[in-house]
Amino acid sequence: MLIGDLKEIIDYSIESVLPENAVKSNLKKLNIKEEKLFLLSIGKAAWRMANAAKEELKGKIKNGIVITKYYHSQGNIEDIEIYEAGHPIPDENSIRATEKALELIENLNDEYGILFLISGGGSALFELPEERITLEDLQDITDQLLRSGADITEINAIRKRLSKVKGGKLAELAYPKKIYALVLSDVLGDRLDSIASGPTYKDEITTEKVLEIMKRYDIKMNENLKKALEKETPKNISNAQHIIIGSVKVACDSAINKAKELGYNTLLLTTTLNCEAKEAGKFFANIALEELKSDNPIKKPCAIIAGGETVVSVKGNGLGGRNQELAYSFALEVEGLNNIVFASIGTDGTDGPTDAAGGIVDGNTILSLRKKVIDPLVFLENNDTYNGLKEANALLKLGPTGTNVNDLMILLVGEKL
Ligand SMILES: Nc1ncnc2c1ncn2[C@@H]1O[C@H](COP(=O)(O)OP(=O)(O)O)[C@@H](O)[C@H]1O
Ligand SMILES: O=C(O)[C@@H](CO)OP(=O)(O)O
Ligand SMILES: [Mg+2]
Repeated sequence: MLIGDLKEIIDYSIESVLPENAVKSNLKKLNIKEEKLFLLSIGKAAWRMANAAKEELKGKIKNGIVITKYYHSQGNIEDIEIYEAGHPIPDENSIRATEKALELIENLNDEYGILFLISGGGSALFELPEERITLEDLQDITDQLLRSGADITEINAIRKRLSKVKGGKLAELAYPKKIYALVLSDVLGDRLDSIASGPTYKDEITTEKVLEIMKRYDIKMNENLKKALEKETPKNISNAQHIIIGSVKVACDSAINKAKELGYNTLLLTTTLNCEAKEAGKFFANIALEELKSDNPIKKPCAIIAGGETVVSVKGNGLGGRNQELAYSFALEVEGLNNIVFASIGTDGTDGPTDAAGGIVDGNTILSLRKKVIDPLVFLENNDTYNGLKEANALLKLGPTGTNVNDLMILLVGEKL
């Protein structure tokens, strides 16, 4: 069954990007000089990454902090304080946890180095606003940016300037203590300055570019915000080293391997898909139709896979996420057809402000909505694809996975022989 195979590929791929092994093997590559370590772990994968580091380094990590998203902690870790906070928009707990981390870092003596575990989500979770900027200012700007269709590099270019800890400023605050960073990437091209807004990495985006982004996406701001945006970020950071320990490429490769094992011909389209979600859905549907008709671009049965992070210009007031919107838009194009299944999945397990990881759809998805006399287009137009997919029983729910390497799209076409 295509659908059973699809679910198996998804599970296998996510399993392959759980961070434990990657943290443990890469810890050995860090050239840690200090006898004692303070652990700071931020992002949606923070708990699992911290737990793995603690297991591996045992007593060397004396104390530390995990800052992760609500419902993403998996329990106590010895010697470590665990905080949960707001994501994708920061809240009071983001600030409280960050202040606590800075206070602990400030009190470390010279024997200590800092082990910094970074994963996506860190921008919202690890946050302290620049002078004269309020949490409300930050929440408002973040909300505008997230709905604007700007990509994460553009969004984080703004966040870096408005924060006291992003864009290399944490490294500056901790100087001369050494920072050893392991980074799980959820940014296309693995840009260290963008992942969690690069707290220990230099920011090369110019003031001119920052102001241009605000203008292009028509983001409203007050005078204090404008002043902060004009202030340069640190350009010389000499106390931090970084290793990327995983990315969506690993998830894609694993999906390809599993699909091969299940008997599919495979094609990896790209690991950097970044257009509007609904356009990507249409594009995948075009490929599916071509497959049915002509066995192109690869002979059936086939698995066509992509990774990336699409964007959504949210205009409606419904509920959804980019993966749900992508899958829904695919479903609209393949209504009534057999031998096609498709899924778009956030590897973190939560797509947009919902409890679904994405959508898993086929030719029946939209048909089943029509049977309920619902106009299927309305869900897409109102950015309400969570409810559309829910009605069609096509939501994919995984719960928080404890990892975060962006999104995965998998198309299966054709009966297996
Ligand atoms: N109703 C909606 N429909 C589609 N996408 C939405 C909706 N509401 C928010 N989004 C998108 O969800 C994104 C945030 O989702 P989230 O899963 O938290 O992102 P990430 O996994 O990158 O942290 C926003 O950038 C926004 O574009
Ligand atoms: O924290 C962030 O800045 C981004 C990118 O790393 O992650 P997410 O999209 O998961 O919020
Ligand atoms: Mg993201």
